[in-house]
Amino acid sequence: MTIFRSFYSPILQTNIDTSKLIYAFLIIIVIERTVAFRKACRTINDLPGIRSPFSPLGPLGAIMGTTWWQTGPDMLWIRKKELYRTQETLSVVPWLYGSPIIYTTNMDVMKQFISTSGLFVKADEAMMGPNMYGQNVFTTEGAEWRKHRRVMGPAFSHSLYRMVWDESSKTYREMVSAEGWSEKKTVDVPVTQVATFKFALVVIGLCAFGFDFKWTEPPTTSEGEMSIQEAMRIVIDNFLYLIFTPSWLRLLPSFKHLQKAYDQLGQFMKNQVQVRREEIHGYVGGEYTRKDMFSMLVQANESEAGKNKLEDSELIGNVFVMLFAGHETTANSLATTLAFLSIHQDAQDEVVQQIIDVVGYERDPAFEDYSKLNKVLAAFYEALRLFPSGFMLLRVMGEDAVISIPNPRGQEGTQPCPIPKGTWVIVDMIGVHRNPRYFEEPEKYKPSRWHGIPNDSEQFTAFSAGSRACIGRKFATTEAVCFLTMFLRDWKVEPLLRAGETVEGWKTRVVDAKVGFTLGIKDVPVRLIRRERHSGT
Ligand code: HEM
Repeated sequence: MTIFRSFYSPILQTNIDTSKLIYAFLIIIVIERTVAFRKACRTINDLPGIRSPFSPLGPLGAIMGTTWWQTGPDMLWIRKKELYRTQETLSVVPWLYGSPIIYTTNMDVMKQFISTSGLFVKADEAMMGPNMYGQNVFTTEGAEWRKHRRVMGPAFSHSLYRMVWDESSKTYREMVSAEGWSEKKTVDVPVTQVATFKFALVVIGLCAFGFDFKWTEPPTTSEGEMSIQEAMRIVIDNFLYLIFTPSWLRLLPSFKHLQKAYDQLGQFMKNQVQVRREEIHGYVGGEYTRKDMFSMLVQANESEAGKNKLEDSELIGNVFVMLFAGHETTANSLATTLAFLSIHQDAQDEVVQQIIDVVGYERDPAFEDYSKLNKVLAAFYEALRLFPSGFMLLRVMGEDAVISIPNPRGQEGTQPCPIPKGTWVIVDMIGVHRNPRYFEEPEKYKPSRWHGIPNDSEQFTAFSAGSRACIGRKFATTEAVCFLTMFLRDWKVEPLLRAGETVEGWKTRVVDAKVGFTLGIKDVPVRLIRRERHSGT
């Protein structure tokens, strides 16, 4: 103690002015931050862009959102018209807290970011949700990813798409009857998403598990337990809480149902692996008849050996990621399509005319009609172009590398840009899809731009491109074409206006984004008017 006093006595005896101390401290912070900021800018070759206090994807950026002084994850939507006026690839460098991020709307740069070269990998932080039940095809890289994709491949077969079509058709009929629309000439739907989210959940549940999920299924079973459909809904709708809530907090009564849903779905999937495996091994003679994704996945895995075989936790991880990746994306895009068609009656008439020409009134549309209903698909694609559900393709640099950035439109050549290991790079899909380099009148809803383009063309990039493109693309388009065909044949869709509101007013109120993990549209209120059944529309 005595030694301590004598050592520090010159300091303790000094009459320190506190305000000067704070002042000096602030100066040190400013200098430190300025040096760090300059260094961060230099690491990305001073690529121009936005300078804001916090990273748009860090917790503070996410909480504060986009304002005049800060950028949040919704900046890609809010500032879509001004962000890329002078350049298609830009940087966001935070000057107070966070690391630089590179954003691009250029397809050549996009191809570099989404390549499977190993230079650009998925960021662990962003994979916590999809990885909730186990590693899977969405979250893995390199040889691991190839292993997952190989086992997943057989599940995405012609018979699955036929099943998607048939289940979508059946679910649409159930919806109309259960919602009491069958006898009505006019139906006001205040929030279209209520229907499309339930529709997509039932269809993916049916096709993933092969169970007879019903539109009217109650949230609890006859034994008073939470139903699997309800557990799926709760987990998918609340995955952000499940990731970020510490396990002790989940014991509190208000979080208990979340934990219960999570455990119940996990246990269910675990049991199902076992059930399917026993079925497959016990199956005698003929072809194994189950065609749902889960069964196909387990079956494909059983024929693998050694290091190519997936663990049970990985099988479960893959089934969950199908629910996760395939539900909200499809549900949002269906609601967006109905919103656009309601305010573009000419486009709606053209789609309906094709439906009548191909299917007529006397029968339900069949899977064989899919390829002939290209105008229905074009209406869906165009809505997805303007509101791409997967609006950010996020990667992290696995190594230091130099990317090649094309010069602005009208100028030949490219510029090299060094990017250090660990930097996040993002393909801004909203920006790509509204980039005038690729789309004439990009802000306009014009389904005709997709007429004559093959259904699975990579010219349409909302499902990404290359070998890591969406494995569920045909699943989603089959479901969408079936749903829209049945829906639009029965109903004329109009915007549901408030008292005194004009269609322009409705557009301003509704055609705007909800930015979350995926990109959706604001609540879509529509009026459905039953169509007269006669030849011609
Ligand atoms: C409108 C609906 C959909 C859209 C817009 C969409 C979009 C996308 C996009 C953009 C990616 C690439 C993500 C990235 O590279 O970071 C992706 C990947 C993926 N999607 Fe979809 N998706 C949709 C529906 C579905 C469905 C229905 C399923 C499953 C049934 C599904 C399963 C997957 C999976 C597993 C991947 C990861 C593929 C891989 O990395 O190999 N998606 N999706």
